[in-house]
Amino acid sequence: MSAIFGKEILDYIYNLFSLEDEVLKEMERFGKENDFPIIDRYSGSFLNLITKIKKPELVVELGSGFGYSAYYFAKALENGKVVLIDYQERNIERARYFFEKGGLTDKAEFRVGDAVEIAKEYKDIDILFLDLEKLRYLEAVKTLEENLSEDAIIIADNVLWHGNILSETDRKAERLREFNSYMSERYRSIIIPVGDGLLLSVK
Ligand SMILES: C[S@@+](CC[C@H](N)C(=O)[O-])C[C@H]1O[C@@H](n2cnc3c(N)ncnc32)[C@H](O)[C@@H]1O
Repeated sequence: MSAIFGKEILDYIYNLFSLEDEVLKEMERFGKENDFPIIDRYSGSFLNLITKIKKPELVVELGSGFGYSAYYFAKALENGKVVLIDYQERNIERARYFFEKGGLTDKAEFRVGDAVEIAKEYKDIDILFLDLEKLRYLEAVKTLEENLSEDAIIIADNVLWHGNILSETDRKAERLREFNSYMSERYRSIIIPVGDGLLLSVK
């Protein structure tokens, strides 16, 4: 990244463009207190904006945690729904609690289990969001390609792997590089250097 993205500039753009929402703030506090990894606030605003532009009917999220990233999708949805999937029941229950608080449950479906297996049940996915185990990104996208709508968008978090994406000794970095290469060859893709690196791809 260029030097213009120092802390002060980042704080400036984060504060300028963050979505103001009390439930999101509560979720951020919960994440911090429990050391639970969630997408960065600016990435959330990005997901929200993309959803507003795309107007999807169906967003499927692999690895929803307690619903922070999914909340950004849900807030921007007009008619569609977001499917939250996590294999930890307590995460999904917490997501349900936060969505109820934000009045967004009618825009969401909550599922517990393996994200790739559950996602296979859905057809015509307009936005597929990957935030599950990093070793499975490539498998997930290959498995779900036939479930995507004609002009689907794929978004993946952590594709710069905390700045270690070029590491030769980190297995996750190596697998994420394979994923990034696949996405660059098969789709029109870009990595947006916000948060931990967000990959955006279209067919
Ligand atoms: C980084 S956290 C998700 C954070 C969430 N996307 C957010 O930004 O608010 C990753 C989550 O994925 C879940 N997870 C990882 N692999 C999974 C899988 N194969 N199936 C279902 N859930 C998975 C974990 O339980 C964890 O809650």
